Amino acid sequence: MTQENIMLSIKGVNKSFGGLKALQNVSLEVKKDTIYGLIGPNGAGKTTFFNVITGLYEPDSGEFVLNGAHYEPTAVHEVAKSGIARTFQNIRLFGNMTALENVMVGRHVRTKGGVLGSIFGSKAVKKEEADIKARAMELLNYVGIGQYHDYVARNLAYGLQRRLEIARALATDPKLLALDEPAAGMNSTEKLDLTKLLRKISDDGTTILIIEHDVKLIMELCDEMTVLNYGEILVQGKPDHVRHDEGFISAYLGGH
Ligand SMILES: Nc1ncnc2c1ncn2[C@@H]1O[C@H](COP(=O)(O)OP(=O)(O)OP(=O)(O)O)[C@@H](O)[C@H]1O
Repeated sequence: MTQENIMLSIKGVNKSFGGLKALQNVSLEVKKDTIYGLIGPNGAGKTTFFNVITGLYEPDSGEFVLNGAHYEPTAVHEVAKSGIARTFQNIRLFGNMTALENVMVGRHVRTKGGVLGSIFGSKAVKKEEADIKARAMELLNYVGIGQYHDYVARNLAYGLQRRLEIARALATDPKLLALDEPAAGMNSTEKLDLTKLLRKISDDGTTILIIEHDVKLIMELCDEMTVLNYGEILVQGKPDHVRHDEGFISAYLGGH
């Protein structure tokens, strides 16, 4: 495997909260245009890992490379600029804004004029604004919720809000899309639809890293995965390898 095929390479991440070692020497490599899963029992360190790689928590140590370039996860906006977009376990939309406006805000992150420019704007900025709107509409259609573009976000059904979050993250044209429990609270039909959407996104050239509690979904969806347990890597590899790992079977599934 050459470095050109790797989208995300994380080495030796450690993170403690006081005396609690939430992450111990966690390393993983995500290949380009693949879907990579992160699972583990409650408290295993999944969210901490996501928060570290996306700049929310400062790691005690670790090396971070995205698409061949080192990045320092010192702040959320720096990480976003490097090319990682994320969604959150608890949906974080602008509830009073429409679906379209939510995606437009995501898009503003990567345009010259910015939000203020669009309010006090010149002709060029107005043109940019029209482009942003068109692209936002395209993304809503892409995730399958174009017909709800003028709905206020908080009035959308839960599964649709999750799709909207994905559209907003995609609006930054990320290299890597990091999804924190995107299937939480979904029924089996919604989960199946979500699986199809995530496959489409990775087939279209955006690499995905996903945390999920639903082991079956991860096993079916992901090309490779890491199982964390008490902040350490229990097993890593393709789902078929993980499925047959004794440590995984006893330490993870054994408790269910
Ligand atoms: N900000 C924090 N301060 C102190 N301890 C924390 C903090 N965040 C996480 N922890 C601790 O770190 C450990 C790992 O938690 P984390 O939330 O990363 O696990 P998780 O695998 O995401 O769990 P879940 O599946 O329940 O979301 C837990 O023991 C948790 O209590």
